[in-house]
Amino acid sequence: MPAIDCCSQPGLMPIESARETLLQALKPVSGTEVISLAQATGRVLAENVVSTVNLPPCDNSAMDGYALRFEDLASGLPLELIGKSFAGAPFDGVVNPGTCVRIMTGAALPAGADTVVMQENVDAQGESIRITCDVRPGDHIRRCGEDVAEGSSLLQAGERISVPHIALIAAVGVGNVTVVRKPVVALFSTGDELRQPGDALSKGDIYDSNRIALLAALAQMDLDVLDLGILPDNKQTISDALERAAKEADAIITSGGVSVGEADYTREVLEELGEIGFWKVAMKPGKPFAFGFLQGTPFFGLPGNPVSALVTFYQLTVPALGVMKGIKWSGPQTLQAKLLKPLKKKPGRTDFQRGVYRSDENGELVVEPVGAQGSHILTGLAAANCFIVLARESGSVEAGDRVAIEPLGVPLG
Ligand SMILES: Nc1nc2c(c(=O)[nH]1)N[C@H]1C(S)=C(S)[C@@H](COP(=O)(O)OP(=O)(O)OC[C@H]3O[C@@H](n4cnc5c(N)ncnc54)[C@H](O)[C@@H]3O)O[C@H]1N2
Ligand code: MOO
Repeated sequence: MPAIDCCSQPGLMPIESARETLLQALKPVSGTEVISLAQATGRVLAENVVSTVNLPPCDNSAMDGYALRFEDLASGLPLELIGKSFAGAPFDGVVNPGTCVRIMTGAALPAGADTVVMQENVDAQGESIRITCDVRPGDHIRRCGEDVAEGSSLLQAGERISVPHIALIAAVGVGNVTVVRKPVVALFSTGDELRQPGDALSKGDIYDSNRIALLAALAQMDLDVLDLGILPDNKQTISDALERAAKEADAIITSGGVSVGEADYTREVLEELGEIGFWKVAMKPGKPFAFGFLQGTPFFGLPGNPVSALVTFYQLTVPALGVMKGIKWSGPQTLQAKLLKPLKKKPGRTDFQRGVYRSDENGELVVEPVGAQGSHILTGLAAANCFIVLARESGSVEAGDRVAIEPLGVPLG
């Protein structure tokens, strides 16, 4: 029987409910824009893409060789070469009985021909050819519309555009796409102790790593950012910044000031100016995460501890921002792995411990926790390639136990 966590607080919201609340409360931003296809990776389609052409646009050759009539091969007689068909320069005539046309990969199949023979299987002598192997009717022909039929719907509104999607859309001749507008995210850090990396530190100061990491993550998510910088622990300053953020941005992310210390103002100000959706989640790290709305603008209050800030960003904020971008969240991407070292845990909060997973010599997925797991230990997070997710009511786990892992470094929502 696992020990009860005497220090856990009642009333923490399970992470599943927290996520559900966020996903229910948010909707895609309104507004669309037309952008060029090459700029569209990761963007969300606002309209279906329908093809107005066939792909391939006509029957064409899959090989460099000779286009001929299959029925001519029965006689075994040589075929007369009457022309050439290149991709971009088709043969205009007709392949009549007893004739053939030299054809290149991608070139239109000439009228009359129904089969292509690879040049490696042909004995060409001047202006006539003989076939040196078995041939089946219709060999090496790529049929008109076999990839995409004219009028068919290729992609639906709401789909996130990938590079292969772009290849497909370009192949049917569409150069621009209509996508959901990028949400603008306002971001600031709070803390009198925080300094910009590169600046000098006085006693008690630390560098603001959270905002820099979040700027990077938001850029990776292809979101526009209103960077409001580092704010001191001052209620009025925080209040002014939140008011501006609510007016100018679609979402607000802050780091720090959501716990119960005497200088923790962020959540307090949110409570005064807006409404708190929930505060405190049964997760470790990241317990003091706060979510709410400020004049209709969603607010994500990340805890200041650096690992807590990123864990709550990945676990709660990314799915929420995904919804705002127009993407349906498909649930956590988990794998099962064999734990190589024991991990201590008390029931009460879902744990996101940091680990390194790999395949062992037998091809089995194994995971080793990184050393220290404190919510201020950034080296562990930087060394990790996954979260080891231990369920809320689970106690400690032993080496050899199978655990859920969530790989890090997968594309963000
Ligand atoms: N009595 C209690 N104290 C604390 C509790 C609690 O439940 N009762 N919760 C702890 C937990 S869990 C966390 S997480 C932190 C969160 O606190 P805040 O969100 O209010 O954050 P701060 O107090 O501002 O900072 C905490 C910690 O993180 C450092 N920090 C802050 N911002 C940054 C930044 N941008 N870059 C790097 N490091 C940052 C800050 O210097 C502090 O060391 O509260 C616990 N306390
Ligand atoms: O929940 Mo806190 O985020 O452990 O440090």
